[in-house]
Amino acid sequence: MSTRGIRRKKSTLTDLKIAVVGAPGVGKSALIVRFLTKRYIGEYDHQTENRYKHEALVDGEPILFEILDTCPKTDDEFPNASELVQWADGLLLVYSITDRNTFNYIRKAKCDLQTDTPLQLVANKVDMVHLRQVSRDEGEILAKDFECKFSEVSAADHVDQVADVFHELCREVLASKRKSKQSLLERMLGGSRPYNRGKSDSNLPKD
Ligand SMILES: Nc1nc2c(ncn2[C@@H]2O[C@H](COP(=O)(O)OP(=O)(O)OP(=O)(O)O)[C@@H](O)[C@H]2O)c(=O)[nH]1
Repeated sequence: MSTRGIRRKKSTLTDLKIAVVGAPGVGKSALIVRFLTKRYIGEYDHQTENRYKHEALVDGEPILFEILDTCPKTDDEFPNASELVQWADGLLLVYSITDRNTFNYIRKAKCDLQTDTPLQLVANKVDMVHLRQVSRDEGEILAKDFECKFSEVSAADHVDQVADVFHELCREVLASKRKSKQSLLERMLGGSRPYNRGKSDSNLPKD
């Protein structure tokens, strides 16, 4: 029998939805395209949010990433928090080290989000260190505040580091899903008691 016709069942893929949030121009699209294609596209023109699907192995596990590239028009426009939190399994919060306003945008966005959704803080454009307005320490402190991982990257220069950001967030999401599954199981098992004939049972007609 030929194995050419055998295709991996879709159900073996783990679906993972990630929303990328950040002020205009921080490099959200550049980071996503870098992850998807390993290429850097300097000028990426789009007026609306985009969704991408991408299959990748993370620690040997096949993952189907669905990535939402949010597209705020101004520094005052924030994504719809409840829609985002409902949709996303994980959030990538991106600012640019060359623009303090974008760092403040993330603080404000996180306040609106008010969520336990796993997230990761990413400082982009680290190749432009001569234009740095936000120090690494400030990024680390904010990440501590958010209780999340932090990395400084450059969509322009880095390939592996950018992939690591998405992979790390994927690990966080999977770990959190496992944890909530486990605690649900524990609650279900903890709630089960040995069978006792209850009041309502005793009212049943006996035959
Ligand atoms: N030097 C440098 N420039 C970058 C980097 N990432 C993105 N850029 C530039 O920053 C600009 C904005 O990049 P985008 O990827 O369009 O940013 P965005 O956050 O998707 O922007 P919006 O779609 O407006 O929300 C472009 O001119 C990119 O070339 C980087 O790592 N280093």
